[in-house]
Amino acid sequence: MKEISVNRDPAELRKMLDYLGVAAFVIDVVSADEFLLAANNARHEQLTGMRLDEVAGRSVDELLTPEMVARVKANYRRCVEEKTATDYQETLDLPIGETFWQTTLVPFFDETGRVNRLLGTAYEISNQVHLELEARYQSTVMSAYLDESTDGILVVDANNQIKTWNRRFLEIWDIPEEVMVTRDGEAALQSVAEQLDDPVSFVQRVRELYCSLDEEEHGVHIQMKDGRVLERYSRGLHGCHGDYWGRIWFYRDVTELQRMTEELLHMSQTDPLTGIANRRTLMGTLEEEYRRAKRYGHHLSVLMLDLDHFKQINDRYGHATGDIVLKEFVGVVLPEIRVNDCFARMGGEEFAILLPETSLGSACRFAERLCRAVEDLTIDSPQGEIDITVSIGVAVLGDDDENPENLINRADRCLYAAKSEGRNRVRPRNDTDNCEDRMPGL
Ligand SMILES: Nc1nc2c(ncn2[C@@H]2O[C@H](COP(=O)(O)OP(=O)(O)OP(=O)(O)O)[C@@H](O)[C@H]2O)c(=O)[nH]1
Repeated sequence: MKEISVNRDPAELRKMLDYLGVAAFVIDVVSADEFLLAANNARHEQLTGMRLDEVAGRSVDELLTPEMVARVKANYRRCVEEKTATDYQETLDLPIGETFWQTTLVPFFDETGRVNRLLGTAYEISNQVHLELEARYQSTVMSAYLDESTDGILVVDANNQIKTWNRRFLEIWDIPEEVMVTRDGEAALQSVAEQLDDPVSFVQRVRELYCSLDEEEHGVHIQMKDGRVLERYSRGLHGCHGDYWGRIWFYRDVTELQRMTEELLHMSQTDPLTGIANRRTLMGTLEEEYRRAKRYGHHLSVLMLDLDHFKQINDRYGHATGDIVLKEFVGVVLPEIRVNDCFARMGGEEFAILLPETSLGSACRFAERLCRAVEDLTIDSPQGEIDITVSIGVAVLGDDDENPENLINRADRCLYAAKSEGRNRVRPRNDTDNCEDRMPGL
């Protein structure tokens, strides 16, 4: 190989090196431990800040930091010893900061065959390295997320073939291993569908989403044959230029959450002792029925019921027996209630029944029937037989009523009248349809 003489004509060598698009440098090999920078090109000068006229002929020990020297010399030595071109990546702390390089060293020999010079070319790969590090970081975070997620996650590519999935996905769905191994998206879809209550709509919706690349889905409920309920989230995956990469599916088992939500809803709507509706439910239903009755001009009646002398029962037999009485009372009334009626415990020993599509006359007749049924009831308690009676106030929605509370208040006033007139009775009586006429001022 022709020797390049930097000593004789460094300017000429420098010019040659400058034509290279990469950082280039020439190292004089003095010994296994001593290396001098003989020349560098403009790109190397620009990146390292080492001006040739200042550094030519100086040892790399002087030019670099001690730890860089150790790394750099190790590579030089390797090239010298192996007598062949050497490629490696290195990290250099330069004035411009920490940089990453892809470097190639080519050995040159003297007439005895000893390596006396190295030509180094290096191009900076900092951007690639940073991108790679970032990608590796992202993929580590993503793997951790996939592993730890309580959602079953499936990713398919632009051809709907399985790209990746997590452990939870296979816990939720029972899919044959070979389907996942072959990444057959269609087979996985069929296998999933077989586990559902309504496979046809499921498959149809999945196909729709595969066609609507931008469409997202949030929290759709899916009922499984085994009783579990899943919530599905899905969105298309797009590259930075909008190109479609595929779709990601999340499946969340919400069976327990749904059960608890239903339980809480039930608890918030019912009376725990008797299991019938509570005041809140009745008032909500009353609002709706009031609007409907007003809109269509239909009847709407309300019964307010209150057990007579209930305090005496409690005082005489104890609170626990009082509870039994309340439940027995409800047991007598319940069979009389129609589907659209609302029977609620308003509190204590006071109850209400909402009767849509019911005139005052019909409501009074119904109330009388209840009154008699309660009167006929004999309750077997640990302390012996107990007889009870109930007083009932009845009211019907009138044209003048501007809010549903009027109706309740009027029924309450009628109940008060029933109590003050001797209890165990209905007010108004069922021989009239006009409560207010019977009880002016109430
Ligand atoms: N056992 C039981 N008693 C209750 C419950 N809620 C309220 N009470 C009792 O119901 C009684 C209601 O008494 P009062 O309001 O004086 O009415 P009353 O004795 O029925 O008299 P009148 O309504 O005038 O006939 C009180 O003793 C309350 O403690 C309950 O959930 N269980």
